[in-house]
Amino acid sequence: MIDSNVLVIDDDDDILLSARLFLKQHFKQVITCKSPREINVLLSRNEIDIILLDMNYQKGASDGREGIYWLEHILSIDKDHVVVLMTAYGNVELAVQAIKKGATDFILKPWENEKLFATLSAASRLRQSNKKVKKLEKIHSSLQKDLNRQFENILGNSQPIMQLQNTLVKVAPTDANVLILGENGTGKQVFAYELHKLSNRKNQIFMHVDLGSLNENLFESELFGYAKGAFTDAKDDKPGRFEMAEGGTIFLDEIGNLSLPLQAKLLSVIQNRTVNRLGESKERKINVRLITATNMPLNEMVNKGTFRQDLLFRINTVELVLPPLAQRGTDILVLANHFLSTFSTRYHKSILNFDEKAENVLLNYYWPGNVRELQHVVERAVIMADGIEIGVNDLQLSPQKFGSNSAPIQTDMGLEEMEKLMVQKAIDKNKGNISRAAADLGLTRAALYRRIEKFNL
Ligand SMILES: Nc1ncnc2c1ncn2[C@@H]1O[C@H](COP(=O)(O)OP(=O)(O)OP(=O)(O)O)[C@@H](O)[C@H]1O
Repeated sequence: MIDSNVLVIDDDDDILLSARLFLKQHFKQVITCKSPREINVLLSRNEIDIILLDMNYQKGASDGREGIYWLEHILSIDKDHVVVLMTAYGNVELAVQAIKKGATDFILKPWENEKLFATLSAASRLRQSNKKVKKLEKIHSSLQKDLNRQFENILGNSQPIMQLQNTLVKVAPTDANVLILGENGTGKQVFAYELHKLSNRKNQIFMHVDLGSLNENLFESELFGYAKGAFTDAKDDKPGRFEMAEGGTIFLDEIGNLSLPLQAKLLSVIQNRTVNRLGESKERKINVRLITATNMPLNEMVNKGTFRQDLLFRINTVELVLPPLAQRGTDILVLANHFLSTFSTRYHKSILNFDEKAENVLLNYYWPGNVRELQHVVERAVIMADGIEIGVNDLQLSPQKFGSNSAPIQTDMGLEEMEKLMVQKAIDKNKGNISRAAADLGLTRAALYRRIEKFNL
């Protein structure tokens, strides 16, 4: 039995009857109809693989023009439909013309059953491979975006980064679920990809899903897939991201943004290791390594009841906490120099380094946007710089963001710069209260105001 559904369209009842009697012995389903006007309804209600179409319908017509018209109509609904035309002996030339217009094959009437069977089983093979190609094309285009991404190697040799690298090496070959925590721009994606690269799944897919960008409606169809007809736009079956990542790693970014109902759905997939496509009851087994990440405080959220504790326990078998950039000491310069060389090449500039003052400023800046902010700052500086060195002015950093507690003042700074940083620190610490900042610094209010003016703070 061939796993294909055949639609036969002919205005002759005898032909329909004999086609049905013969074909139903060999094909999964055979639907017959007398008028091509029913094509739209039949195609929208049934999964049709092959259409066997007569070329003449009006009484006395024999020029086959109707057949060509309906062929074009069917292909305009979906160019991948497989249409086999039935034609009388004298019309072979017309059938050849129909093939040029996209018909798959034709068969002469009256047919021999063996010939009909051979033609339709070849058509069925074509249909199956068309379907396969279509499915693969869909998967391919979904993956293309992720595959084209360029991932950086992890740069930096500060103590926290070295420790994290050690943990990565230990955890990567296991299939343990890993949760990566860290502020925006600290490198969560970079670490997730490194984990994949060090794992036994490295030659399989690394599937990145930004949960923050999926609304309630899209979540299930995107992650778990859907069956044709599951909703209005579901024109075809589509595998979800979990299925597409089969054998590889799935990285669910921004997991802290999931609503409680979606958390429940995700939990059940992680627990059962199966997915149900929307509109389908069949359970599909999945084999993927799970990495999740967020900049949100999941433990606090559990206490507040906005994140499920059972889900947290499932995803955080191993937890990696990425430190803010300001706590990575001279890694800042390692990264800054790396970005400097990348952007100098990109913008065709021959900038060699940061001058000493610029380096001090980089080391003392608060970096609220972490590595991503550093990357942007260096890019802008490369664009703006005139000479072969980047100076403080090229960095264009906001003075408001200097002097966090986490960014120590460098002892090799100029006196004036140090004074400026201390003033800024005191103002920040006292949230702009000048009297208290002045008291902290051992200055009068007037003396502090003079310095604020002098340093343009
Ligand atoms: N240790 C690192 N070495 C090299 N590049 C890094 C490192 N950390 C981060 N980057 C770069 O900084 C940028 C931000 O990193 P990434 O996107 O991984 O951060 P994130 O924590 O996932 O951010 P978000 O929470 O905003 O999604 C990227 O361009 C990345 O390549």
